[in-house]
Amino acid sequence: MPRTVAVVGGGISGLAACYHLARAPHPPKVVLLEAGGRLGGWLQSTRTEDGTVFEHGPRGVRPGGAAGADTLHMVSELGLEPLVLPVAADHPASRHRFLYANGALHRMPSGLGGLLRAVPPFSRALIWSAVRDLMAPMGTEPDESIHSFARRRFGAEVADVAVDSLCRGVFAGDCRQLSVRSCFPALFRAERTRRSVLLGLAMGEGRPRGATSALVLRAREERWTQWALRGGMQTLPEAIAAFLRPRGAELLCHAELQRLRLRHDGTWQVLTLPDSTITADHVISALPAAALARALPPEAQPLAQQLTHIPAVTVAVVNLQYRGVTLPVTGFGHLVPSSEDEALLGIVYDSVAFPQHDGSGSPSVRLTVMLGGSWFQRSFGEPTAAPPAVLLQRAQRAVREQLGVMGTPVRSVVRVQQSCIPQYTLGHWQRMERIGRWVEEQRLPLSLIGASYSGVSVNDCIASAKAAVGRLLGG
Ligand SMILES: Cc1cc2nc3c(=O)[nH]c(=O)nc-3n(C[C@H](O)[C@H](O)[C@H](O)COP(=O)(O)OP(=O)(O)OC[C@H]3O[C@@H](n4cnc5c(N)ncnc54)[C@H](O)[C@@H]3O)c2cc1C
Ligand SMILES: C=Cc1c2[nH]c(c1C)Cc1[nH]c(c(CCC(=O)O)c1C)Cc1[nH]c(c(C)c1CCC(=O)O)Cc1[nH]c(c(C)c1C=C)C2
Repeated sequence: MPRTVAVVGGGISGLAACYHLARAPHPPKVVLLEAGGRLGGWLQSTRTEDGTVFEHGPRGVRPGGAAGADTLHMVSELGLEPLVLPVAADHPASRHRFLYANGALHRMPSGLGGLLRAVPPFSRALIWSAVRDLMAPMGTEPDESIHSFARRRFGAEVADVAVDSLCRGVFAGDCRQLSVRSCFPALFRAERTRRSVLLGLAMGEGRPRGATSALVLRAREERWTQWALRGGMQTLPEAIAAFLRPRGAELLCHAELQRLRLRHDGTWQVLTLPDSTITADHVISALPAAALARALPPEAQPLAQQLTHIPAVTVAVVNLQYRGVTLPVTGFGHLVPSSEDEALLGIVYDSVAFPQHDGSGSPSVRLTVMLGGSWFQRSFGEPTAAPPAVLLQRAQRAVREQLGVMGTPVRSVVRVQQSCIPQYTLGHWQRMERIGRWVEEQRLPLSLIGASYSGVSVNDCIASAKAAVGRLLGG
């Protein structure tokens, strides 16, 4: 049992690790080191004086699956239940998602009717893609790009338009480079176990359902598809920090990990900027893979080498608030396939899912335009030098052209979120295996958690933290 655990990285993964360490029957001393001046990582919300909330990172969390249930359980243990803003399955934000293709908005087909008819932008009824999936032979490669997998199972149009857009709306990434095995493991397993993706998904995997608490049961009964928190997603890291401080955890901001040194007695010397050293029996890294690679000692170069092969893309997040306008459609938002416009990933209609965050005063519409991702550099140049005014104009133009919203926003915020979404490219599973094997063989007192490894969603990050603490403390 380690006496001192240093957790590096104060995003949701690092905070969740501290939370689970602090709740152990015999908790170790916990020191969290965060480079920036605030905790929460990509969970960033701007709150204005009139109650408007703008999200610059995640805006909704899924309640489903074991990880979704565990997150909700933590939310209720933190006393946040009164602040939860649920979105039920029959809400327009759950039922309607759109694609902007061939210069027009199209509702993504849903239900049997949507499958049987040819619905633009698709030239054929999607039922033919489903039939193809039932007939197509099983893949044999250990990994495949998401595009190649989707093309093989569902046909070129589904791959080029629907799946291309989906990958932009989750990973801000290019489905021709991303790995199906690592990005959508359930789809990969469904094909391998049932020979058909749709059949495999329909039959389910009989996986564990996670924690049960009143909030989890409520989410199931009320059929939530996502939830957020009053005051924005940043409320979650703030609540975890408030839980940790009275329990003696040291939460240090402006403490950037510079170098890890393994001492002869098997403990770590953790060197931070500006100029401080702590000793820890175990380090939990909740850093982006590249940041950890830079801090590892020379003898851990084989590990650093693997970590540098996990890239991340930059997304410009442009929040806009308009007054006196109406949207032409109601739903979660729309995605734009790369063939239509590489630079413009999609637009979230924030006011539809969470009108509670529109603020007081005359009715307003909040939108978030997401730009760049895998195509950032090609479209806008170096992320550090991309002028906010150019990004704002590009976002406003998209709102005018794609939604017909003509006015000038009353508020706007532009954030260039550098290297914010890790990309699990082809062969990611092998890199993960090599990393795991090396850490085990060397008996390094090091755990790797966070979005760089096995899932980018908030739920995945929290689940990776819980699992690592369980392994460390023998839970
Ligand atoms: C625009 C956007 C939209 C998203 N939308 C959703 C969504 O709708 N739903 C969803 O579930 N997920 C969403 N996500 C994904 C999810 O928010 C992230 O994957 C998750 O927050 C990552 O958390 P993390 O703690 O692993 O990493 P991070 O948030 O990156 O935290 C890492 C922390 O480490 C710190 N750090 C870096 N280097 C050092 C160092 N050397 N020393 C000390 N500290 C260091 C950083 O400052 C940061 O605070 C979205 C992400 C983005 C960017
Ligand atoms: C337009 C770009 C983006 C939008 N959201 C994100 C980007 C890059 C980031 C993002 N969105 C989701 C996740 C978490 C993944 C998860 O497993 O939960 C991340 C990192 C959720 C999500 N968003 C969309 C889908 C299909 C999902 C997966 C979960 C779910 O089905 O709810 C689609 C989508 N994202 C955006 C829009 C406008 C959109 C659809 C209209 C914005």
